[in-house]
Amino acid sequence: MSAAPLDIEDLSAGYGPTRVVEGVSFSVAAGSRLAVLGRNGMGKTSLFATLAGQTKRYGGAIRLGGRDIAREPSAARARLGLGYVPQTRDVFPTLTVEENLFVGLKGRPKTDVEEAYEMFPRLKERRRNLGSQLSGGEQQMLSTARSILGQPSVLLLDEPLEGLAPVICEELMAAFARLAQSGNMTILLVEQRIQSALDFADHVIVMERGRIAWSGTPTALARDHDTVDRLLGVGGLH
Ligand SMILES: Nc1ncnc2c1ncn2[C@@H]1O[C@H](COP(=O)(O)OP(=O)(O)OP(=O)(O)O)[C@@H](O)[C@H]1O
Repeated sequence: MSAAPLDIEDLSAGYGPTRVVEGVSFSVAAGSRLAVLGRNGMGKTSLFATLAGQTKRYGGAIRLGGRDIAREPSAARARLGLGYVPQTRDVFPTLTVEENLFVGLKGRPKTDVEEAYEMFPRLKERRRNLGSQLSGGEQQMLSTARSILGQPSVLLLDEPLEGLAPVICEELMAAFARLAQSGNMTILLVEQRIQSALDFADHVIVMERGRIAWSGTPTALARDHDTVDRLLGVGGLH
């Protein structure tokens, strides 16, 4: 599949009666890279879960390649090209690494798991280990690799660097950048490692209490010390 644009319009959602995503609108061009930033509890994960169809949507459109998928169930959204790697790392604990990867192939030949091993050689070393026997970082790699094997046109990555050693973070971000540059994937990234996110993205939105409080380029955000302090609270950026 090749990269698709994603257009979100006036999206509101939550859990039961509690709204945690409020009137969110943004567009991501095909093949580009959006970072979604914000302090803890501001709705970043809920936004991605809403895009993937895992919260209660109150209103708004989610257009994937021009088609509104907002009423489609999660599985249909995945079939239509929306890949989602949740923060919770949805590894199957009783399957081996390789069996977990086979699930991601969605009918492609089994030999294509080699693509995942090229991206994460560590997974090849561990291919006969059970999902439950992996470290947190290895589970993160497996969850990410499984989603990429499905060749989504839009990929949502919720804190993919959590628990990974710095050198692996760099490799992973470089791999994501290559995926986006290949024209095969549009990538949306939630990340607490602000600098990594700014290095990766071509556009940034910052969320505050379920709404978009700031939107612009990584360069503009890095220069906007007031916004960084107020919305991100990370003195380390400047
Ligand atoms: N399953 C749920 N049921 C009810 N409320 C929830 C649920 N998940 C999250 N929330 C609430 O929704 C709000 C947004 O949470 P969310 O996890 O989306 O924020 P976040 O910006 O991703 O935070 P973090 O950076 O800590 O992961 C919070 O107030 C949170 O308590």
